[in-house]
Amino acid sequence: MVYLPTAGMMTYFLLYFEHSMNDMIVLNEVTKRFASTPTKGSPADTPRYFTAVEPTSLAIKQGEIFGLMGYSGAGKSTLLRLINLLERPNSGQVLVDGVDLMRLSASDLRIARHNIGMIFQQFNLMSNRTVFENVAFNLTVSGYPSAQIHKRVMECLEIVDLTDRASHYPAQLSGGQKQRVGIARAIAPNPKVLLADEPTSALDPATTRSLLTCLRDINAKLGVTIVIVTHEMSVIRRLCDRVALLHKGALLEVADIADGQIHANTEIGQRLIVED
Ligand SMILES: Nc1ncnc2c1ncn2[C@@H]1O[C@H](COP(=O)(O)OP(=O)(O)OP(=O)(O)O)[C@@H](O)[C@H]1O
Repeated sequence: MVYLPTAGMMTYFLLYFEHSMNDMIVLNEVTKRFASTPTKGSPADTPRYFTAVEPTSLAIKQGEIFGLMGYSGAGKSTLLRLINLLERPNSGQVLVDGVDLMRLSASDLRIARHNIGMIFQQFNLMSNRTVFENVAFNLTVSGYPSAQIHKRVMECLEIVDLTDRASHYPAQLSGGQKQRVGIARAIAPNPKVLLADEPTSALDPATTRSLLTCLRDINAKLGVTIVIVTHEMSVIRRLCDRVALLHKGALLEVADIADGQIHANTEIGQRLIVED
């Protein structure tokens, strides 16, 4: 008897086997729509939804530093936030470290998120807590054994070179130091993935360079997979192994970076690189 796979089985193969075993993050045909608010006088047939992320598939390797790049409004931050389900996709599949996040219950998703740290453009530190307490808080909420929290906080502050600032408050720190606290807080629970949303946009060029060195060290020493959104081409060139070029919600291409040069094939991709 000749064995023929059914359409359903083919879909299964495409979803589960088109990426390799060492992929840390896999997005399969994810989409994101937002409700659009009609303005006064807009035609009755104005679409009620705005698509911020068109169907997008992407595989990011374990240990890779991967950039998301595009003009303003391209959908970079939304795509990043789909990876930890801060934005829930309208359709598609999100796998992180082999776990299908969309299938998890709310409590299991909370646990899975301990594996995905995040840093933000405006640092998002708690202003009424010290540097030590900011990092410790993330360990406490992630269920880290309380007897080991002090040691782990100091280890992480050591990694970002801030042990001498442990008892300072955020207001007493420079922008670069605040972002280092953000990094220490994010890596404290030993995540396998670090998502970075415009982490250097608020920093001057020299501070940006030292922060990129810090991120590269963390990637090399801890093997953390990093996904970074930035509009700064120099950040992509210095830091990333590959970059996804996005335009109006669509993935144009994934470009390789070799010797600090981005190799784009699409017309818009090449324009993006040149115009920066
Ligand atoms: N919560 C939301 N509700 C409605 N629209 C949204 C929401 N979040 C994002 N958008 C829209 O989705 C599109 C993509 O936004 P997103 O922030 O992902 O783009 P971006 O490429 O990161 O842009 P930028 O570089 O300006 O930050 C934009 O048009 C934005 O206005």
